[in-house]
Amino acid sequence: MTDTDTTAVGGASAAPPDPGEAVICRGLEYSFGHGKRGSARTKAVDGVDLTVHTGEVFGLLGPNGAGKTTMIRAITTLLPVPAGMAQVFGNDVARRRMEVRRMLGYVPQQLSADGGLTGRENVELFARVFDVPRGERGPRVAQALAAVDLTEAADRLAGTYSGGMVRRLELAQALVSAPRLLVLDEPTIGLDPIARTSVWECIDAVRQATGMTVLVTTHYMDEADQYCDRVGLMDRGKIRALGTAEQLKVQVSEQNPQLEHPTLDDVFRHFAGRDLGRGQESEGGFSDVRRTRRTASRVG
Ligand SMILES: Nc1ncnc2c1ncn2[C@@H]1O[C@H](COP(=O)(O)OP(=O)(O)OP(=O)(O)O)[C@@H](O)[C@H]1O
Repeated sequence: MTDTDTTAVGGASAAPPDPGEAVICRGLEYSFGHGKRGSARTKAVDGVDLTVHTGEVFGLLGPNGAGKTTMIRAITTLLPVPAGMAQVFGNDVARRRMEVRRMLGYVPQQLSADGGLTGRENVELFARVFDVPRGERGPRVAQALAAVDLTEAADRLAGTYSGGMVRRLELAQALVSAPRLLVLDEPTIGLDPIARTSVWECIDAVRQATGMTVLVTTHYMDEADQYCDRVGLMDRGKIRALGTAEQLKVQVSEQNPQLEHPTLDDVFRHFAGRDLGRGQESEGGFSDVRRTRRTASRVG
């Protein structure tokens, strides 16, 4: 079985790496805790095979604690890869960390904007950190802010932004280095439906304008259904199902004739054998984003 099948479970594949793919993981594992002297050992990622095609929006879905963030952190070189392998555009994440980092834009679950700086200053900071050439910084910062519809608010302190604006600012921060792969960890957690839509519309517009690949984690099935080209349903460290939302729904309805029009929630229940937890929804502001993100990263 390869991960291009509509369903897949963990286990290293013999398929050779393909530099034309955006992300390839084979038998990827990561455990927390050393397991010595009876201390707890958590296998957060348990032998995952995954391919993200160049130019697609791929959604990694699953409840709190499924292993999504750990996967993302391994792919973005923020965690070592003790077993298996991961590549970004043909570059092994363990051996070519700097090359991989240069291709990435990453919006972590934790707040990455500084409320004491203006929106523009925040994006400028990222442009400097990611080595955007000095002469290009001004236009690139302006372009990134425009892409997320923050031009008018650019010179206000980020601490005065609404929750949705903060997420869009963080998107601009990740976009300013013109990454080939944009990685977003729960970009819409804690937002109301209108703010969630505006974040997705920005992601969609940028993807269409640049052709960049997007890897996003979420536990909002409706968003994944609407905006992701393909999804991987993750639970307890493994990918339980993989394919387009439509393929997975058809598969579930064929196996459960009583479910005429299954949703992605039904798909998750079918493959994971349990329900998916729900997130909080409130538009909030800068401090709410900070609190929600902290809570989100603590739960699990
Ligand atoms: N720093 C850590 N130390 C120990 N265990 C951890 C650590 N980070 C995550 N874990 C555990 O690893 C497993 C996977 O966590 P992970 O954060 O990757 O899941 P997730 O799907 O991203 O969930 P969430 O959406 O809540 O972040 C969970 O059981 C979690 O408790």
